[in-house]
Amino acid sequence: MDKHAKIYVAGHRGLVGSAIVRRLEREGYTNLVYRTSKELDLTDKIQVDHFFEQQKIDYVFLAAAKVGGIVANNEYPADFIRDNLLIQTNVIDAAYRNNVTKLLFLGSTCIYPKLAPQPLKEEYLLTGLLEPTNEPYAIAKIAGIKMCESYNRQYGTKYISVMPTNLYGENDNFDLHTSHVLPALIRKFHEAKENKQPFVEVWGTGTPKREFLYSDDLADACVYLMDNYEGNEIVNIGVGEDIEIGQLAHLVKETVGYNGEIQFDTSKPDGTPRKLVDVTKLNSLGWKASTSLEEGLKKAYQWFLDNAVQKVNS
Ligand SMILES: NC(=O)C1=CN([C@@H]2O[C@H](COP(=O)(O)OP(=O)(O)OC[C@H]3O[C@@H](n4cnc5c(N)ncnc54)[C@H](OP(=O)(O)O)[C@@H]3O)[C@@H](O)[C@H]2O)C=CC1
Ligand SMILES: C[C@H]1O[C@H](OP(=O)(O)OP(=O)(O)OC[C@H]2O[C@@H](n3cnc4c(=O)[nH]c(N)nc43)[C@H](O)[C@@H]2O)[C@@H](O)[C@@H](O)C1=O
Repeated sequence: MDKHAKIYVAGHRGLVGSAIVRRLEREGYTNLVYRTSKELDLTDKIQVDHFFEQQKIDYVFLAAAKVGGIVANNEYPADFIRDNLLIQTNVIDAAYRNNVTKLLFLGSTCIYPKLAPQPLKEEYLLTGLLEPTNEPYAIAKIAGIKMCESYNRQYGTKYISVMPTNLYGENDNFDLHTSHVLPALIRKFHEAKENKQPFVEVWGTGTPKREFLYSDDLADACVYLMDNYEGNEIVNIGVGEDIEIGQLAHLVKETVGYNGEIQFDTSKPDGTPRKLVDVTKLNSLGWKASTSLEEGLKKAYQWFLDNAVQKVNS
């Protein structure tokens, strides 16, 4: 991308979008444009078309979405499928109608079948039933993948779709009901330590396995792929190793310095047993993750202490 190209980061305040903005600014891209959801509701086609007509955008990082953990997905299926279909459909179509040079769509590893062989290869998409707890969201993401591919085939656009594994880092969501596991455990262990609680409750059995990629690494991969990848095939983005939720809980416990017990609430869903991504294609394109879980966890906890503690307590 030319350093003066106009780059729109949709979802710039989120975990992923804010990391992409930091990465682009660090690399000297000066012509960034972004809007909050209050300024520009991407579920509203009229607002989106007007924005794209006005702005003459060259590149789009589509990191705006309705996002949440396993319980949020399970409780608000209509919100997850509707908002994500609307956001991605409006942005991808407006990008085409306004001659955007290239667009990167963020999918998720939840698009793969619940019981697909591990590690997950890109070709496993649509080869089996999805995990029920997040099927509506996954269907929306699969529709986004197919929309990018279809516009490329029919209109000759250059829209790429990337499938990140579970992410964490700065500007994460620490709400205990709607967040993902890693930020939730950071907050739970921190508050248990501060309030001298005897135990911390971890959802599910603790036996599922998850892979965790630090958000700054993901942002680096997205900028790298925007410059170095074209094609209709999806690209997994991950670290290539995973951890049991129970072990993750012990790692967060140590990082936070909490000395109480861990209890498992098996009334909460486990979700898919494992979703480790195969990163062969990503590595062959020339990119590898660099932040270890231990290192990333320390950074995420420090960010939480410096930025999120007062907010979540208010
Ligand atoms: N977090 C994770 O573990 C993973 C995330 N992903 C994908 O990465 C992308 C970003 O996720 P993440 O950064 O975690 O999500 P966040 O919830 O942190 O950020 C989502 C962003 O989307 C914006 N947004 C939501 N609804 C609208 C709307 N109607 N109009 C305009 N903007 C809207 C929000 O803007 P505002 O703040 O202004 O309201 C927010 O900044 C998503 O596509 C997600 O599916 C993929 C794999 C894992
Ligand atoms: C990124 C990915 O994220 C989601 O899928 P998920 O990975 O299953 O989501 P999760 O991070 O919420 O849970 C992972 C595991 O962790 C366990 N768990 C323990 N204790 C807590 C806890 O306190 N909170 C949460 N949220 N989970 C907990 C939880 O029971 C589960 O076994 C979907 O959005 C999906 O669509 C998607 O794309």
